Amino acid sequence: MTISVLSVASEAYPLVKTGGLGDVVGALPAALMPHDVNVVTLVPGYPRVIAAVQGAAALHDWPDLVGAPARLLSGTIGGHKLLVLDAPGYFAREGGPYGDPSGRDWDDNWRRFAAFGRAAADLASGAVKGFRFDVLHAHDWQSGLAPAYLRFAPAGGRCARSVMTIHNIAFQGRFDASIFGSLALPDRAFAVDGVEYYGGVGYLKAGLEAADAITTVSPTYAAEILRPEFGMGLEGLIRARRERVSGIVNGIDPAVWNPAADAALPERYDAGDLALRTINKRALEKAFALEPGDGPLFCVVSRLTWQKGMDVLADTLDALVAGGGRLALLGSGDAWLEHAFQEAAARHPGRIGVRIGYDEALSHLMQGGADAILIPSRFEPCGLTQLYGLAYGCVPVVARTGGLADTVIHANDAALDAGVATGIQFDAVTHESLAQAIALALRLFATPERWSSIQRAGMAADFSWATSGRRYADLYRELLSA
Ligand SMILES: Nc1ncnc2c1ncn2[C@@H]1O[C@H](COP(=O)(O)OP(=O)(O)O[C@H]2O[C@H](CO)[C@@H](O)[C@H](O)[C@H]2O)[C@@H](O)[C@H]1O
Repeated sequence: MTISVLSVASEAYPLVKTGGLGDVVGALPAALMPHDVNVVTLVPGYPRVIAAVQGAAALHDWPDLVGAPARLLSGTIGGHKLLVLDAPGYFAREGGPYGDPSGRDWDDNWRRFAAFGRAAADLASGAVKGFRFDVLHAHDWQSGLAPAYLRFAPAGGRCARSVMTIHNIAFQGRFDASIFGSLALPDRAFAVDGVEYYGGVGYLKAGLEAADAITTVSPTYAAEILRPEFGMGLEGLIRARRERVSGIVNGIDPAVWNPAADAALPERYDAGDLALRTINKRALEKAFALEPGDGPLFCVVSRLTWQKGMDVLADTLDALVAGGGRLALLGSGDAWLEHAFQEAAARHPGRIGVRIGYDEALSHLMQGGADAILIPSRFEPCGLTQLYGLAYGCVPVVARTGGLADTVIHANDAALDAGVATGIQFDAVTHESLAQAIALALRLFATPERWSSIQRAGMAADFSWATSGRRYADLYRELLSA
């Protein structure tokens, strides 16, 4: 039997992406199709999304969706069906998906994403004519109210099963209790087994409480979030529902991330002709005004935040350069970190190059031209940049946490001798351990056969969606047969 799934998310590549959520949501429809699962994606009608579905007829009207009118449009994304919540009062704004051009969160995010959750629940409960779904799959806090509406106030007759996926538990969508009255949920929903969270309203919490199943994006992270150090206040709830929690590691979309067919690379290559990467390395050096050379070139493609361990990296750059390394860094985030990296670049001209901003094409060139990618995250639910690194022969140097622990095989002597090492892992996210990991990378790089064996082992690893797609499909089937 074909299962129909409504995937509900605030980002979907290539229409809207601020991070890994967009990549995964964009890849899910193709990942699930071989398993007889038909995924329709619902996204908010940000200006770029509306432009992409221009001329589409409205399929449904909500005269008052949590306080403003909205309509439903349809289009396609990557050849798959897309639904768009067109609500100009909420989404027709300059700026990012969550904040104004200066990066400040919109004051009415609670209302914007309540409306989004309400619309998703209407679609999944049969309240919108012409639509039926077996499963509502909500991603992150922006979609967290959808399972709660489905449970406490389904508008249609039928009730789809629901899955809540945690991509980043650090963002929880916490709002003041005073908003509850505007959510049009019954009073009983403001309870510890409902949407109430530490005296306020918690959107991610609401989704985790109401969903029939909870997933996160790697097995190690699924175990980590049972503990206070990683659960960020939600560990009690997750422990209480642990029977329903599973970790399904992300895959990568081969249509977007494949060094043999990547239009963003000056030179395409595969594991059989790694020497061709040098052409990309030269282009990368040029893009970052680095001294050209065959010595080791590290890269970073990241949000510049505490989660990603970027403060520790900033402290380790002098050691990286002293050891003979160079660094190309692309990212944006906390102003003080942006400043720290720019200062490091000024201190080490030609050795450290920094680009503050977001640049999809450049991120491909970095994976295709740098020798190694540094990912010193304090927590990492899955991580995608190490997977891209593996696929591109850009050796990942990662903290041993979450999905990074699950996807990289550390280059200890045994793994090196067996030819299975795919990268370097280190334990505590401290200056010392990161410096040691970088030193190990520099030593391994100095023996070209060792280095290329690590590159090839990574490129041979399978991080396609085949296995993970099946696991989501199995989960949906399990829910429907329960
Ligand atoms: N400045 C820049 N320019 C261009 N591209 C940039 C960029 N900065 C980041 N990116 C891109 O954004 C994505 C980041 O994905 P990650 O999985 O590494 O982290 P993120 O924390 O966003 O995702 C969360 O969700 C994902 C998906 O589940 C989890 O893998 C992860 O652990 C979790 O924190 C990658 O595609 C990366 O290339």
